[in-house]
Amino acid sequence: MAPRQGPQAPLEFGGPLGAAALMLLLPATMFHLLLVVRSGPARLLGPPPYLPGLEVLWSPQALLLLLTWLGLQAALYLLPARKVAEGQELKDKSRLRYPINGFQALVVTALLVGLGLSAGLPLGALPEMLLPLAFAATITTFIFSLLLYMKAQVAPASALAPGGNSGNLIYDFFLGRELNPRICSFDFKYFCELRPGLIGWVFINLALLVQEAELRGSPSLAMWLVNGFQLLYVGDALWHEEAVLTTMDIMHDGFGFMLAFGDLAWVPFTYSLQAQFLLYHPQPLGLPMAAVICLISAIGYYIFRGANSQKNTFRKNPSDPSVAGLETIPTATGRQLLVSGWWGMVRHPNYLGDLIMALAWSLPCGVSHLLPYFYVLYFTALLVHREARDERQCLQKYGRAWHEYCRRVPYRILPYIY
Ligand SMILES: NC(=O)C1=CN([C@@H]2O[C@H](COP(=O)(O)OP(=O)(O)OC[C@H]3O[C@@H](n4cnc5c(N)ncnc54)[C@H](OP(=O)(O)O)[C@@H]3O)[C@@H](O)[C@H]2O)C=CC1
Ligand SMILES: CC(C)=CCC[C@@H](C)[C@H]1CC=C2C3=C(CC[C@@]21C)[C@@]1(C)CC[C@H](O)C(C)(C)[C@@H]1CC3
Repeated sequence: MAPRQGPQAPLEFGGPLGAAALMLLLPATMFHLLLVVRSGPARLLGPPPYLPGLEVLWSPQALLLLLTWLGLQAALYLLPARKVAEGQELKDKSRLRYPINGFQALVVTALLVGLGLSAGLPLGALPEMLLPLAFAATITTFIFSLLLYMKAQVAPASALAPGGNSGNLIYDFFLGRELNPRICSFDFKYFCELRPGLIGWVFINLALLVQEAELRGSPSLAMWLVNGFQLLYVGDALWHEEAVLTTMDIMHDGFGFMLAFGDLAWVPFTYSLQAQFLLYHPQPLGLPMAAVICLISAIGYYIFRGANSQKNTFRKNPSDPSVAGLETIPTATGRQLLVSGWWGMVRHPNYLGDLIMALAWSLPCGVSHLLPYFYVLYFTALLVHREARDERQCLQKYGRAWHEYCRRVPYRILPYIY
């Protein structure tokens, strides 16, 4: 049986109680959003219009569609890749290999959906299935997380994540015990992080656009903007797929309910909230305002991409000409920390860019409702919490060098404010 982690690993997310609360709260919030977005008042903080019974939530067709989708994405993951990348060094000094073919999966899926549409595939019917699809995804992720938990029971100690092995069943089930659960070369966490949920989000958005066109003759400018911005975000993530190997999720977190539910249910069904809102609550948007929103989105993307690429290039090859001139702090681990360029502005410039983009995704929905701004509120909370987790880990890794970095770059996300 796999050993537990030592007493030195502090419990995160409020320990077992916090984990249990989140396991109830996250699915409940997702269903609340799906219900209120199609109601007349669309109030984020109001009660849902009704409490759906099992006959509304459960649909064998939805489960079949979900499993077909997962199967298709798994098959595309197994196709020959243009490149195979090596991950970060593991506890046992080995490195895992990952196929870089996520963008290819997006393009092939788009071609298949395009073919389907020309053959009469009723994509516009998908919005009506979102509730049963979300229910099927929730059940599937609970079962999947249970299987992952059981798989970790027989994993060697070196395969376990630094957190998620406290010995408390609920906490470990939520956080995830194994760092990189795999069957042969199929890596479940890497697959789920970027493929079924992110690509699913784009096609849910497209289905909402198609249904809007069917209902009102053509998609609105606001719907085009939301679809365009979010397609750019997902396309960018898949194009720079290799960069995900240096994120906290892949390097540090185990694969349990939090990430499985986050990747497969939360992302596609709540990140598409703005497009859902626009289908049920059309909003007028003039060209000048649309231009301002595009500018905000472009600024956010410029910071997000610039910061992420600068760090990834530096981590892969510090003498790359694009980063070789940047100022750095040496650390006892042999790795260096950037203190100029994007990473000299604030300690998490990539979060700042991501938050600016989040705002640009909500602005096309107008200012009459709080609901489409849910993503901005949730994402701010997520990134502030994530930033605190990352700071703890960096302090542990780099000690005095991290203190020096914090002294030289005092702001975390927003210059002169936070
Ligand atoms: N849309 C969404 O729902 C979400 C999006 N994101 C996005 O994902 C991206 C990745 O985020 P995340 O994994 O949280 O964190 P980061 O990509 O910011 O990675 C943090 C790591 O970067 C390294 N680092 C920190 N400071 C420096 C420095 N000055 N110089 C060099 N390396 C440094 C450290 O690792 P080391 O030194 O070991 O390399 C640290 O642990 C972000 O753009 C974020 O906005 C994140 C969560 C959710
Ligand atoms: C509250 C809750 C449900 C927790 C789970 C959080 C997850 C939804 C997010 C954790 C980190 C994520 C990342 C992305 C999507 C959301 C999750 C899974 C990401 C794939 C989005 C696209 C970006 O370009 C990214 C690749 C940098 C990013 C990585 C982190």
